[in-house]
Amino acid sequence: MALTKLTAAVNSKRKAVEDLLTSIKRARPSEKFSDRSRYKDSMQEENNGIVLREFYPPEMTNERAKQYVAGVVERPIETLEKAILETKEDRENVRVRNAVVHWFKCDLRTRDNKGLHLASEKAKSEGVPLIAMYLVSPQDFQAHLTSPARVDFILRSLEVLKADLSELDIPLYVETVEKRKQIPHRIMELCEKWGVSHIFCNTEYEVDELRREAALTRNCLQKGIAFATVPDTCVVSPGELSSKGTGGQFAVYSPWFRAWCAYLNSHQSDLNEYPRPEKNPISARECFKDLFECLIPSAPPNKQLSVEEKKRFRSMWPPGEHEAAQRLQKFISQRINKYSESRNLPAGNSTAVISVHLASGTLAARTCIREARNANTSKSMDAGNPNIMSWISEIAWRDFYKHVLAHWPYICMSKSFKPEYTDIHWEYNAEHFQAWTEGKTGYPIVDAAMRQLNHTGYMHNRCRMIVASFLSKDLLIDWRMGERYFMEHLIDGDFASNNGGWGFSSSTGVDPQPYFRIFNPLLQSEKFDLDGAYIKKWVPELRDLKGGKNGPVHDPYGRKADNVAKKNGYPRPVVEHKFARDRALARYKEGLARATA
Ligand SMILES: Cc1cc2nc3c(=O)[nH]c(=O)nc-3n(C[C@H](O)[C@H](O)[C@H](O)COP(=O)(O)OP(=O)(O)OC[C@H]3O[C@@H](n4cnc5c(N)ncnc54)[C@H](O)[C@@H]3O)c2cc1C
Repeated sequence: MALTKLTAAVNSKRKAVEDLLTSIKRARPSEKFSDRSRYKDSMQEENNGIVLREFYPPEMTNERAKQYVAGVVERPIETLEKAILETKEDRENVRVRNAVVHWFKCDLRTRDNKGLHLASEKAKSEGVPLIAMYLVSPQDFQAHLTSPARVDFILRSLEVLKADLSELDIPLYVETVEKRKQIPHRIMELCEKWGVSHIFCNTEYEVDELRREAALTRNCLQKGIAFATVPDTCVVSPGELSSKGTGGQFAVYSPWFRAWCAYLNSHQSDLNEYPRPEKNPISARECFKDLFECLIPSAPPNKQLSVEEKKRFRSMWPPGEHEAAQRLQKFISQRINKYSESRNLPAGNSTAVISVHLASGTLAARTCIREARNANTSKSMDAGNPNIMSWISEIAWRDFYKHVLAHWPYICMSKSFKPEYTDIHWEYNAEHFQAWTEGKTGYPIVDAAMRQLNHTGYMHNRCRMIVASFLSKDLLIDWRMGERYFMEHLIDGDFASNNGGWGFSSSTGVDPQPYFRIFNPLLQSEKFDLDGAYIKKWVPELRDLKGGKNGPVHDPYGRKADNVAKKNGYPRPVVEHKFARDRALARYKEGLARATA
């Protein structure tokens, strides 16, 4: 990439960061809450854009978080389970009327989609048509910090979905609902208008979504509509596995993964593919003519890409389930056998790069595991080809983090999984944060990774860990600012995995690396990008420097390449690692002592 192009891209990113910082400053100040004892003083968090007060209450106290753990406060997943159980009989007695709806959310595919399959079966059993629906919610995009690249990917995937459904004579109705709170009301209104008696959807595990679906389950019934939300996004759904020792929920990955493998080894049929929906009766085209004519809207004003960005993201990330299936097949047939040895090398094309499809649901995690199992020499999840086992265990991390989200819901409310790490005194250094976002920290591996994110909407997993550790420990900046920046820029942004990854790297999350384990960016760089190919690709200022052990590309100012770095405008390190390491150790220790005093 030419230096000028990169400078232009960086300038445009700088503007985006400036806008972000301005919007953060404009965030509403603390409001009075009726029960203030539930909330801690979170002015610092609010001023730094961590607690989004436009949508959510202030950060809760540690005591309140512990009440969730102790089961004193009902978890949203329990609220939903109760609603499902208590309405089961009445919902089963609802008679089918004119049509059945499948409500698409993060499951934009026709293949191997449980909710869609059940909706199709219901429609077929009564000889009525199936209607597919997707509601665009600009406020949800805002509250969930969905990146413009991801919104664009979703809208493009909807075009593919619409074409696929149309071949089955199924209309895809898409509508923009401006206020997120209006969604349930609008769903019921549409169902009444279309004479729909049954709605199906797949469950999402974020707090607002679980509460909304619990309310929909009950409220739809009042209107004579049976609302069914079913587990589909995970291979093994949250709640299926509980710790044999305590009967409680797993808070550590390894024993959870053993239970996950054992469960799937003995429930192989859970990996069976759900068939695509049946064709609608041809009369559906006449009855629901308007719905077939419905267009996919363009991105809402708060999530627009520039013309150049649109072109770039479109060429890098083709949308839809067919592309996802091809990517998966190619990875399994050509690259999975080298996964263990090469998965940590960011310069190589060694991982599947399917997270964008899993996040938008153009691919099911179940499909990935089934195809990997079929390519393995053993049908067990924890036996056979070590490369395939290793890849399966990565998909399991995705499940694990959704399990954590469902059972420790306060992580969705800006609270760290380990509340005892809430009282660390962070540096809210705006200059350092900006340098990190722009890839100008003076640490080449960190800068390469951040520029990859800014340019492509994606970052290699090893680099996500390096930059997250660098922000939270070397810069000692509140990890939640990095979590937010990631969500706002990743094309594969997924709350549970992103929060889990940030919690791991900042040592505040579930099963994290201990706080005293601090990545040395230089050693990471030499270990995982030895010849500097990744750095040279994304930091062209350093492309003429030598890689290898002790090579200046990893540390130009520390390894006598000042002249080249300076001439090309590459910055000096914003902090010294040794100083930063000692500072982080002291601050984490003090914070922990404060919280546990
Ligand atoms: C700080 C941080 C933030 C992250 N944010 C996200 C995010 O917003 N969305 C997201 O999908 N992943 C996130 N991850 C996990 C991981 O980096 C990506 O899933 C992975 O890089 C995607 O590339 P891939 O599809 O080639 O993965 P592969 O290595 O081919 O793995 C296959 C799939 O397994 C899952 N997976 C792999 N590693 C992890 C992991 N560590 N945690 C959870 N799932 C995993 C993903 O769904 C991935 O697509 C984050 C990790 C960190 C450390």
